[in-house]
Amino acid sequence: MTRSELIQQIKAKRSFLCIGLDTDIDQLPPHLLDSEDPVFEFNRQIIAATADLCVAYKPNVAFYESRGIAGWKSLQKTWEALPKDCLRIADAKRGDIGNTAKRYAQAFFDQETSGLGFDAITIAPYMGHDSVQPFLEFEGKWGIVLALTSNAGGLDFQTIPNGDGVQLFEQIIQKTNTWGSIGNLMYVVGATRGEAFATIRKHAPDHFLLVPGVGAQGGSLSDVCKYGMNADCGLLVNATRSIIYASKGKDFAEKARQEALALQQEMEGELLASGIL
Ligand SMILES: O=c1ccn([C@@H]2O[C@H](COP(=O)(O)O)[C@@H](O)[C@H]2O)c(=O)[nH]1
Repeated sequence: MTRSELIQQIKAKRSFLCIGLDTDIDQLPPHLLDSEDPVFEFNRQIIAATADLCVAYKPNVAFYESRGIAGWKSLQKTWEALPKDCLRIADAKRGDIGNTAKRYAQAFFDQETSGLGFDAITIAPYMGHDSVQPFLEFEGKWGIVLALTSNAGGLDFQTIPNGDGVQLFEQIIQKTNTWGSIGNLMYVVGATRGEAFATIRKHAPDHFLLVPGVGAQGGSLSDVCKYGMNADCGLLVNATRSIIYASKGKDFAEKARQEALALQQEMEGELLASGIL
């Protein structure tokens, strides 16, 4: 999906919601456990109930690879079930020396060889340019580089300043945005970081930001929009547990839709207020 197609989807669906599919076999509604593939069945029903309300889905690969071959099969079937009008993000946080990174990129992007054809992948940039470039060299795909994460430990290293007072997350953006463009590179910035979005926007005014941390982690959507929204929206705000585990009963998909709808309506308000709609 190109940048302009993504913007079109945001306008058409009046939403910049990304739904996380961190489907934990131990958290599933009990009635699904008799299905042939309970994780896939759960995802299938969540996708069917929410596809008109979001512009992206983000399976976190840990919840699949931790189940071995069965988990990879659930991930592959889930990828097939994801609507093509949504950005399909593998939250895998990969990064390694060049030849290894190339294989990681193939694993998540090259449907012909791996069975997975995600549109985007999250990348840990610690190992530098040769660990990031193989993802950005894949035609038509996106790399999403961790910049300022939502978790408490994100502050252990990411805000350490260099001698000129420039924090590590700012240096990461300054450096990596010379490796890609606004058409193939995004940044992860946690919704818990509020005003720091203003600093992010100084370095990356036009890039899309993938923003986890709304919902279960307590981040504020209105602060994210106040400090982080740009003229094209420029935000994909993710919520996972607050949506997919809204109910553990037979009504789980319906309750997930209600949670997604509440976020979509808040997003529509923000898009209208900022003149994007
Ligand atoms: O800074 C980060 C980067 C990634 N994540 C991931 O996003 C989701 C958040 O799930 P919630 O249930 O909405 O908290 C999850 O997959 C994380 O691994 C993040 O939270 N923060």
